[in-house]
Amino acid sequence: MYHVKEAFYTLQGEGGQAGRASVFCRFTGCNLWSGREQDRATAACTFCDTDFVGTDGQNGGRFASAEALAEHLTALWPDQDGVATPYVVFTGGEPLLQLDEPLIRAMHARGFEVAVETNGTLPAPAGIDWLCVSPKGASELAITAGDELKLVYPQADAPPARFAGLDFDHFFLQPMDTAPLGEPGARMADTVAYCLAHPQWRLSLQTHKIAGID
Ligand SMILES: C[S@@+](CC[C@H](N)C(=O)[O-])C[C@H]1O[C@@H](n2cnc3c(N)ncnc32)[C@H](O)[C@@H]1O
Ligand SMILES: Nc1nc2[nH]cc(C(=O)O)c2c(=O)[nH]1
Ligand code: SF4
Ligand SMILES: [Mg+2]
Repeated sequence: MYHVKEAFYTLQGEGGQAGRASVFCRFTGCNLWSGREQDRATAACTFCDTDFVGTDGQNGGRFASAEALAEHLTALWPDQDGVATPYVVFTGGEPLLQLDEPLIRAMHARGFEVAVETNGTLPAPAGIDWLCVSPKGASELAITAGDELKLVYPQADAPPARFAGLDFDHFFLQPMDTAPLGEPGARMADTVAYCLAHPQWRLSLQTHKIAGID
């Protein structure tokens, strides 16, 4: 059984695929935070900007099979002329608690490229076309290779230098949005300064927030 908080059609806001039309599937649950505000300060990941509790969001629900969830997600993709390759982003919560090879195969069978946004602490199933790892604090990585490493910055216990030698094609720093912590704004100036001083790293902005979309 797959538990999905919400699913929606939008533009990928972040990283190397920013701007690309995408079906997002946000799985319920995470291994680094319960999702309850009273647990945030003591969680392994403390700055999360996302509600991933329950199955009550738009197009959310429980799906008994990979085929059923794949059909549900395919219905959100509007393109019927075959010009653009359909693209699905599995996120959460932590998608690698639930994403498996049958679901990836079911999306491939429907013509989709499959992307994943993960905290990198759990092993990934085979077949992912675009793997984004976003390390969290002191949490140990189970995945040390992929398409992009996208580090939220700054994190006192996760300096960029710890990840700079890993086997990724792209390295992004994304300014921490501090609104979840009760502070307005983002850590923009610090992040820009780090990229200027360390050109291996590129700036990733959360462009969906700028655009005012999901
Ligand atoms: C909500 S997470 C879900 C996927 C996975 N659990 C992860 O952490 O990568 C999606 C993306 O949002 C980023 N993110 C979460 N909270 C953020 C914040 N306050 N500011 C900037 N990026 C944030 C994460 O680092 C991750 O790249
Ligand atoms: N538009 C949009 N782009 C995103 N890229 C990563 C997101 C996520 O929450 O995983 C996200 C999201 O929530 N919305
Ligand atoms: S690991 Fe990802 S989903 Fe989990 S609490 Fe952190 S940012 Fe949120
Ligand atoms: Mg998000």
